[in-house]
Amino acid sequence: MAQYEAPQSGEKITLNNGELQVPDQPIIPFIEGDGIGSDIWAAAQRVFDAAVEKAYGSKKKIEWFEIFAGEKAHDRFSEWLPDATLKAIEEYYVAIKGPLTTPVGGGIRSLNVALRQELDLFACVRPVRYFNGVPSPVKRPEQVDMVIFRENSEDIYAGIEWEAETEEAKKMIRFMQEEMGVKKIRFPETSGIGIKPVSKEGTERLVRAAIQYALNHGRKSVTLVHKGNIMKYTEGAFKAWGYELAHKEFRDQVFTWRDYDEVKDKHGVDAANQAQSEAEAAGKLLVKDSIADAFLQQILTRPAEYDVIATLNLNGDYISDALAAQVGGIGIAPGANINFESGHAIFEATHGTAPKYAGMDKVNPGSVILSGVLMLEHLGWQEAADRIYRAMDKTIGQKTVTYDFARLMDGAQELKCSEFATKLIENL
Ligand SMILES: NC(=O)C1=CN([C@@H]2O[C@H](COP(=O)(O)OP(=O)(O)OC[C@H]3O[C@@H](n4cnc5c(N)ncnc54)[C@H](OP(=O)(O)O)[C@@H]3O)[C@@H](O)[C@H]2O)C=CC1
Ligand SMILES: O=C(O)CCC(=O)C(=O)O
Ligand SMILES: [Mg+2]
Repeated sequence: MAQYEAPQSGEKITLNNGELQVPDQPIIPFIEGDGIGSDIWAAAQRVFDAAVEKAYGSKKKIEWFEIFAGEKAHDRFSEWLPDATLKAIEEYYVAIKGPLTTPVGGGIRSLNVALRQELDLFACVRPVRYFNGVPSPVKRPEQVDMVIFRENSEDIYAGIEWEAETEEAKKMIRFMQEEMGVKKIRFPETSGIGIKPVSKEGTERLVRAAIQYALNHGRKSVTLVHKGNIMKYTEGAFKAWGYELAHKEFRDQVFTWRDYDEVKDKHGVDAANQAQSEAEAAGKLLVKDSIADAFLQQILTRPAEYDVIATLNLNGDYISDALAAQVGGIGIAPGANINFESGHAIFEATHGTAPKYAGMDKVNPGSVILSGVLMLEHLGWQEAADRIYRAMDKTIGQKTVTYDFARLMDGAQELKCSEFATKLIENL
């Protein structure tokens, strides 16, 4: 059974009245990750340490504490996700991780999803912004400045599903047909079955976090993205509960499209623009909604109209990678999994283990580095965070980049993953 030795020096982060108390030498657990995990983690850790030293001299320092999940855990302890890993994150509050492999179609369930569910890290927060000079497939990538709040604890990711032709799948199908009057399973003999739970509490805590974030950061709007026309009692309920929550808890600070519905006949097709200007005139946050398919085309054609996005788990997964592509790809897309009530958080890149590049010292460490920047901001270490942001801007501006950007940029110098980190450190 896995048991870990915490570092001898450093102190624990604690929680007091809902506020994180961060010592000058916090112990921070990290999971290196599978595939490209070891390449990007080695690069990122050097950047974090250098930025903290540059910002605070010897006054502050992170004491790193390696904990295990995925292949490294399996090799050492014959467990994919040891209890000791979950306990360490619970005890130390803030952790950072590399990507972990999930087999497709069978085998173990996602360890990434398991970490989020076990620790109830209900919001996956993924900011998407543009860095000058990054090659992008769209004309105006600088108009993309969004923060995705992806629900992280329910939806189809709950993992409630049964493989086609098993006893369990047959039993579920029989139950639905005989007791629930379901007639629309097209090929019942060979259907696999999956269940999509979406709750009022789950929706409320996610939408609350998104609205609170938007208000605290002076953002213009929160868009509830859903496919509620088709999945009425899950995605449709998400939209309805989201608006209800906005009205119930933020009445004086928001203007919603639901308010506007009442007077919409007056403005016809201009209803949405009218709502936006009314919200702006009243100095309020606009809460609106969009159906997921239309939303995916509008973020390409009219990205400036979207700001904070609150959405369910699967939509959020797709939207994260699509938006990341607009600003240069998942090589620089950061993320954080947070429980805003318990204070627990795991920071991680949006991308996966990119197995074909594992061990080649080739990929962009930008995503995990920017995830670390979110972590430094979460700790209140803004100076160190700002230094890394500025260094990222400068390094990309100098056209010294990893393969993913170099292949799309004229006149760029291609650096290895470790060399990119070294360049960032020079530019801190
Ligand atoms: N949170 C997590 O830990 C996640 C884990 N996964 C897991 O990762 C595994 C692989 O998934 P896959 O679908 O291939 O997705 P990946 O995100 O791992 O890779 C897809 C492609 O994205 C590009 N890419 C990914 N990371 C980087 C990087 N750091 N720098 C530059 N480019 C990058 C590469 O593009 P190109 O080929 O164009 O160079 C790569 O081939 C699966 O087991 C999946 O379940 C997936 C997502 C998240
Ligand atoms: O857990 C996985 O393997 C995939 C997770 C994922 O795609 C994500 O976190 O965005
Ligand atoms: Mg994903």
